[in-house]
This record gives sequence, structure tokens and C-alpha cells, in this order.
Amino acid sequence: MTPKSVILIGMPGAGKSTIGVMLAKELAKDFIDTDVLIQVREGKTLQEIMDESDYLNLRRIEEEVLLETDLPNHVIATGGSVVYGDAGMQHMKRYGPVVFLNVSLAELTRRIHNYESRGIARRPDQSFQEVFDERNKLYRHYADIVVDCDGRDQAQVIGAVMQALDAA
Ligand SMILES: Nc1ncnc2c1ncn2[C@@H]1O[C@H](COP(=O)(O)OP(=O)(O)O)[C@@H](O)[C@H]1O
Ligand SMILES: O=C(O)C1=C[C@@H](OP(=O)(O)O)[C@@H](O)[C@H](O)C1
Ligand SMILES: [Mg+2]
Repeated sequence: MTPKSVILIGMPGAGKSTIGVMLAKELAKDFIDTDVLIQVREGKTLQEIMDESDYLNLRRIEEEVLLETDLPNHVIATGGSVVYGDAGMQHMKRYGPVVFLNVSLAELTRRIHNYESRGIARRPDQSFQEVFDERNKLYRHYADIVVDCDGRDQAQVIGAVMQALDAA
């Protein structure tokens, strides 16, 4: 049987990248951050891709990169905008459970101070609150497991993810 992967989704600042690499060590799996895959394939930073084109192009590239990548036995930290591409999500779901790291808007606002320059793939007129509301529905739609992260430090979130994976 192909070993299972674990796919982390959630808002920018939810902890996908930092928790993902620690979770991969705990679970003895490989780790990949899809933002890194995109940057290496394009030879540009995400911000450069957005500056040279627009947020829809970044989302399109994100989906293309996912569809061309085989990711068995990995913890996969996705970019926050990955849920806008259904084909990419269905592709990843074949490898294992999707875990939504659920963080409140208040906590995300505490963690993110560079909303305008962070390279969030959003319509330029959209506020952080609007992006949060729009995406929350999508994260819940694709999630097999929802882990509430508010009030938990990184070790506690990892513990909660592992417990939920065991129970699933
Ligand atoms: N449970 C947590 N409690 C407090 N801060 C956290 C937690 N998880 C992650 N962080 C911090 O939030 C910031 C964003 O984390 P990051 O992994 O880059 O998020 P993402 O990849 O989801 O955008 C980092 O500074 C990270 O250290
Ligand atoms: O939410 C977004 O629109 C994005 C989040 C980023 O990843 P993180 O979620 O790891 O910050 C990165 O993929 C890109 O800048 C777009
Ligand atoms: Mg990240």
C-alpha cells in the first residue's frame, strides 16, 4: 500500500509550514512545502510572481504544480490559497487526510503584521476579514479533520493533529 500523506490547509499564519516540518519528523514522513515547489519551478519568489502577473496567475501555477507532483508519504504544507483549485485539492486528497488548522481571525491578526506585502493571493480590494470569511467555507469543505489551534502552542497543535489522525 502507498504510505499515506497528511495535507495541511488553512489561512496564512495558521502554522502550516512551521508545524508541518515538525509533524513530518514526529511521523517519520518526508516534508514538502508547496510554496517552495512553486518557487523552485518558476525560479521566482511568490511575491515576484504576483508582481509580474496577478493573484489569479499564482493560483493557476499553484494548481499546475500540485497536479504534476507525486506526494506519497509526505506531510504537505500547502499555501493558504490552495483551496481555490478543486482539481489540485482532489489530487492531494488521494494521498491522505486533509487537516484544516483552524485559527481565529483575532489570532491570525496578532500573528500577521504584513498583510499588504505578504503575497496573499486575493483580489486587491479584499480585506483580511473578507478573505478569512470566503476561505473558511472552502477549508471546511475540503477538510477531513479540523484542528482548533487557538490557545495551543505549536507542540500542543502537533499533539492534537496526531491524536485526530489516530482517531480517524
Ligand atoms: N500554535 C501557534 N501558536 C503561536 N504561534 C504560532 C503557532 N503556530 C505557528 N505560529 C507562528 O505563526 C507564524 C506563521 O506560521 P507559518 O507556519 O508560516 O504559517 P503558514 O505556513 O500557515 O502561513 C510563525 O511565526 C509561527 O511561528
Ligand atoms: O494565502 C495565500 O493566498 C498565500 C499564502 C502563502 O502561503 P502560506 O499560507 O504558507 O503563508 C503563499 O502560498 C502565497 O503567498 C499565497
Ligand atoms: Mg506556509
